[in-house]
This record gives sequence, C-alpha cells and structure tokens, in this order.
Amino acid sequence: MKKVAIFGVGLIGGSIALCLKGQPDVTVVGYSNRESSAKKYVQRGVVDYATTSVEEAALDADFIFLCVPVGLMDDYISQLCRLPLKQGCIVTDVGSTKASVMASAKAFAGTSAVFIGGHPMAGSERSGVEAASGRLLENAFYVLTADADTPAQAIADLEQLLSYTRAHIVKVDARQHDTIVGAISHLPHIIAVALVNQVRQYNESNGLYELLAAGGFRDLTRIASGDPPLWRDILLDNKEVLLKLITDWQISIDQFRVMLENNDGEAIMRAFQEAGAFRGKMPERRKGILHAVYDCYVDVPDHPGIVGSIASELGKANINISNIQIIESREQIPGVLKLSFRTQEQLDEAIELLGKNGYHVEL
Ligand SMILES: NC(=O)C1=CN([C@@H]2O[C@H](COP(=O)(O)OP(=O)(O)OC[C@H]3O[C@@H](n4cnc5c(N)ncnc54)[C@H](O)[C@@H]3O)[C@@H](O)[C@H]2O)C=CC1
Ligand SMILES: O=C(O)C(=O)Cc1ccc(O)cc1
Repeated sequence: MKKVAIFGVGLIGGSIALCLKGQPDVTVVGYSNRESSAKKYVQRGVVDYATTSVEEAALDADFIFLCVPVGLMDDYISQLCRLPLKQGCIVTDVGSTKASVMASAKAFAGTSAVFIGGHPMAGSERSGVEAASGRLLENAFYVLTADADTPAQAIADLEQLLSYTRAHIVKVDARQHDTIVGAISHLPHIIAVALVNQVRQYNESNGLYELLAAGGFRDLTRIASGDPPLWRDILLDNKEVLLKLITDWQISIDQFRVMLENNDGEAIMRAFQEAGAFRGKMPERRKGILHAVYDCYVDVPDHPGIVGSIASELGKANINISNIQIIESREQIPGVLKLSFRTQEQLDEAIELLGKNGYHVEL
C-alpha cells in the first residue's frame, strides 16, 4: 500500500486526490491548516482521511504533493525537510512556477527524500475542493522538473503514480518552463484582467458596455475570474519573466497603433493571417493550459419545456451535455441557451443534430 499525502486539497490537489483515491494500492491523506477544511475533504469523499498535523500527514508517506498557493511552497518545503520522512519519499508540487520551488527544494539534499517539481498544465478559473474533478487532468500535459542528480527510479515512480491522472508527462527545465508558461498563461491572465478592468471603467458611465459584452468578450476573458491571492503569488513569483513579456506586449500593441494611424490595411491583414496560421497549427483536441471550451449557443423560442426537449433530443443521440446555461432573454432578444460539451466531437455532433432539427446554432 502506498501512502500519498496531499497538502492543500483544492482544485488541483482535490483533482489529483480523486484520481488516486480508490486505486487498489493507494491511501490518500489530505492535510489542511484548518480543521473545517480537513473535515470537508473527508465529507466530500476526496481523501481517505485528513489531518491538520504536518507530521501526521508526512509520516511514512511514499509521496507528498504540495498543492498550496505558490507563495506557501517554500514554507512547507522548509517544514518537510526537517521531518524524518520515509527513506525514498518523493515530494512533489503542482505550483504554476517552477524556478523558485526548485531553488527552495535544494533543502532536501542530504535528506531521506527526493524532490521533483511538477505542474499539471490544466485547471480553471474556479478554486477550492468543490471545483475538483477526477477528469480535470485527463489528456493534459503535466510538466515535471528534476535536477540532473535526481534518481531516474524516483522519476519513474512518480510517473507511474501520475498515470492515474491520465495526463501526459513532459520533462522541462524549470527556467524554460517559467519563460514559456509566462507567455502562454501568466501574460494572458494579466491581459484578460487589464481588458476587463478597462471595460469596467467605461461601464461606470455607460451600462451598455456590460450589456453588449455578454458574448465573445465574456468567453475571451474567462480567466480574469481566477482566484486573486493565487494569481498574486504566481505573478510576483514570475516577475522577471513577466516584466520582459509585458515590454514585448507593449511593442506588439504599439505596432497596431501605428498600423491604424497609417491606415495600413495590408499590415493589419498580415497580422491576422500570421496569427491565424500559427493558431491553426495548434493541437485542438488535447487540453492546453488555457483549456478548450466546447460551447455553442442555441437561439430558443420562449416556450415552456424547450430546454428539456433540446436536452432529450441530444440525449437520445448519445450526446452528453456537460453544462447547460440559460442566458437571460432580454426585451426583443430571443432566449439563448449555452450548451457545453466535453469534446470537440460531441460539440460537432450536437451542432449537426440541432441544425437538422431547425435550431439556429452559433459558436
Ligand atoms: N488554478 C489552476 O487552474 C491551477 C493551479 N495550479 C497551482 O496549483 C496550486 C493550487 O492551486 P488551486 O488548486 O487552483 O488552488 P485552490 O485554492 O483551489 O487550492 C489551494 C488549497 O490550499 C489550501 N491552503 C491555503 N492556504 C493554506 C495553508 N496555509 N496551509 C495549508 N493549506 C492551505 C486551501 O485550503 C486549498 O485547499 C497553486 O500553486 C497553483 O499555482 C496549477 C495548475 C492549474
Ligand atoms: O482556466 C484556465 O484555462 C487556466 O489557464 C488554468 C490554469 C491556471 C494556472 C495554471 O498554472 C495552469 C492552468
């Protein structure tokens, strides 16, 4: 039996726990610094048992996952490396930045434990154990960062355990990870927040901004709803990378300003063509860091039972809806139903079926 201790059973820790709990050879213990959270982990059935004692959680653990916000990693690493951990215990983390945690983890040198950095490249703007799902990491990339002297057997053992998440392991150098993830995740979060706040300020003097921003703008800026303390920690920890990326971003935006000032339609088209061609090459069907959302919008006449009837038409065709949202119908605007699916295939099938049945569907 392998004992796996999860420190911080929130969105990511809870999702990993759900993949491991119930496996024939695994016991999962959750650690929280708060009694009420520890109780909740057990009540929700995410862990086998929970404790508020670092020592009890770590005692005899074969694997320890640090799933707390980035700003707390160093503190937990210092606490753990002072404990008599089991010989060969593998300590890992799930933090969104890797260089600082790898630096802190040097403290494990000469102890009975081995540290391997980790970052599952999937998640959402939600947080807490309530948002955890055993399918969150399925098909996502899962980065591991290890030092040159990390025993190959320890990496293999961690990979073996992580196979329960059905994520795809990739090994990346910690600094390179922070540079790349800075560009594809951290900078986009900054831009999304800045964009929403720009519109929020315009909206203070004209509420039409909020009303008209309901569609694409809302989807484009979904990640602006991330947990504020979590993102404070990530951005401050990756500050050096982000300062450089923000400078590059300012150059890109400035190029657009110049194109507009010069009425340079050719350059605008070229920018769209280059972006479209690069984006078109990106893999669509594997979860990326900003995970794909397979949504469509269906215009619905305002009559009772319409939602049930659409759901049952799809159900009969074995197309599973993962979420239905009725978007408030406003005066003179037909009702709109937002349907979400888990895969591109299911979305495509739903669009085809609903189209055949006379519904107007948009992406
Ligand atoms: N949100 C996301 O989509 C992703 C987040 N990550 C990383 O995963 C880690 C956890 O993030 P989430 O699961 O999203 O956050 P979360 O807020 O859902 O979970 C964090 C957990 O840590 C616990 N916690 C907070 N302070 C604590 C303390 N002082 N001692 C012990 N436990 C404490 C919370 O109670 C909660 O259970 C972070 O390092 C984040 O950068 C990695 C990939 C994706
Ligand atoms: O919601 C999304 O699409 C995300 O981008 C979630 C996310 C947040 C932090 C990470 O380190 C990785 C993924």
